[in-house]
Amino acid sequence: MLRLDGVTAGFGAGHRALDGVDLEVADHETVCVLGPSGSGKSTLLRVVAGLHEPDSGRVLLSGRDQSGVPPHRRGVGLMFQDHQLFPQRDVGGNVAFGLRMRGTGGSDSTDGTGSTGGAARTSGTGRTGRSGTGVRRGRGAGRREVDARVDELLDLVGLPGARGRAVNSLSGGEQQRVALARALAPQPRLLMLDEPLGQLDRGLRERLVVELRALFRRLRTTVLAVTHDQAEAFVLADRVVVMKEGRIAQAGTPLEVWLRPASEFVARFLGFDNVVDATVHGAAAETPWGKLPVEDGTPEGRCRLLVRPGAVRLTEPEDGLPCTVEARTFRGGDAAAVTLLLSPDNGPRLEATCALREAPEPGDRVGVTFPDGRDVVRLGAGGVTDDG
Ligand SMILES: Nc1ncnc2c1ncn2[C@@H]1O[C@H](COP(=O)(O)OP(=O)(O)OP(=O)(O)O)[C@@H](O)[C@H]1O
Repeated sequence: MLRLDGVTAGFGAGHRALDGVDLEVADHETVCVLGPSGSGKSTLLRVVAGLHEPDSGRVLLSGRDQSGVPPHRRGVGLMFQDHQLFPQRDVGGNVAFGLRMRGTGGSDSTDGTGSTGGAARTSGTGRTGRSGTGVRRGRGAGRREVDARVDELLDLVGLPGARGRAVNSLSGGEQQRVALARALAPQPRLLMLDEPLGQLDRGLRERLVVELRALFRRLRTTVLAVTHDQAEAFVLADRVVVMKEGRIAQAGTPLEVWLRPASEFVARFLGFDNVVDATVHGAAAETPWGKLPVEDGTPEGRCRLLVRPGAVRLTEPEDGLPCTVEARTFRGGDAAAVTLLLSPDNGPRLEATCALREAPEPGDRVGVTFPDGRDVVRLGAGGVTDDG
C-alpha cells in the first residue's frame, strides 16, 4: 500500500528531519511510528500526505510514485491531534464535510491541505466493492442519503444520534470520535493519524485506543499513526517503527520490539533504565551487579545489557546483592505494582518492580538476585535495525 524508499526531507540547508527512511505499510495493516519529540514523526506523515516535498527518495502509494501528486489526489486521510472540527457546523455538518471530500479535489479544506478531514479520495481510483462503512462514493447525494451516511459513520465511532449536536457541546473524547468519523468518511486508502489521542486524559485514551484498534480491524483500514506514547502504539499497532533523529531505529511487532530492543536508545525509549556494560560468556553475563544469567544463544562478548525490572528479585540483604531502597513509586494497575529505585552497594542504580504488599520502604535494606535470564537482553542482538 505505502512504500518509502530512502526518503530524506528537511527544513533548510543541511537540516534532516528525515534521513534515508525506508518503510512499508501493507494493505489493512496498522503501523505506529513512535519516537521522542523532534524525531521526525510528523514530517513523515506530511511527506506521505504530500504536504512536504522530500529532498530525495520516493513515496509510493499502491505502487505509484507520488512525486508531483498533490495532497488531494493521493487518497490519504490525515487526522491531527487537535482534530480541527468546524465549530460553526454541527456534528453532522462536520462528518458530511468528510463525505464531500470524496471526489471534490479537497477544495473545501480550510487550509487547502485536506488536513481537516483528510486529503480527499479522488474519483476513478477503483475502490468499488470495499466493505467497511457502507458509505458509497459519488457526488450529488441527496440530503437524506447524506444524513443516512453520516448516521452510519456516527454509529461506527460510537456516537449514535449525535448528528444534530453542536460541536462545542461535546466532550474531548466525543469530538475525537467526530474527527475520526470525518476522516473515515471519504474512505481513504490510507488513514494517517498524528497523535490521535494526544489531548485526551489517560483513562479515555486507554479506552479509545482499544476501540480504534477494533474499528480498524473491522473496517480493514490501512493506518499509519504517529504517537510518542509506546503503550498506545503497542495496543494499536500490528507493527511499530521507532524513530530517532530522522532515522528508523527499529521496526517490528510490538512484542518483537519489547522483547528485543535493537539498541540502548530503543530500550530507554520503552522506559527501561537498567542498561549496563557487560561481557557475555556462555550462559552468564559479567555486570557491575555481578554475574547474571542470559538466555541460551546470546552472542558472547562485550555489549550493553538490558536488565528488565522483571529480572530483579527482592530478597533479604544477606541473600543477594545488598541495596538500599532509594525511592518507591506506586504504579497502580491490576497488580498494584510498585517501582523501586535501588542503590546497590556495588554498581549503578537498579530499577525493580514488586507488588505493593511486598514493597519495602525508602531507606530499607534489601538484597536482589537475578534468577531468570529471560529478562536479561543483550542489546543490538536480534533487532531489525541497530542504530548502534
Ligand atoms: N516548520 C518547520 N520549520 C523548521 N524546522 C521544523 C519544522 N517542522 C519541524 N521541524 C524540525 O524537524 C524535526 C522533526 O520535526 P517533527 O515535527 O517531524 O518531529 P516529531 O517527531 O513529530 O516531533 P513531536 O513529537 O514534537 O511532534 C525537528 O528537528 C523540528 O524542529
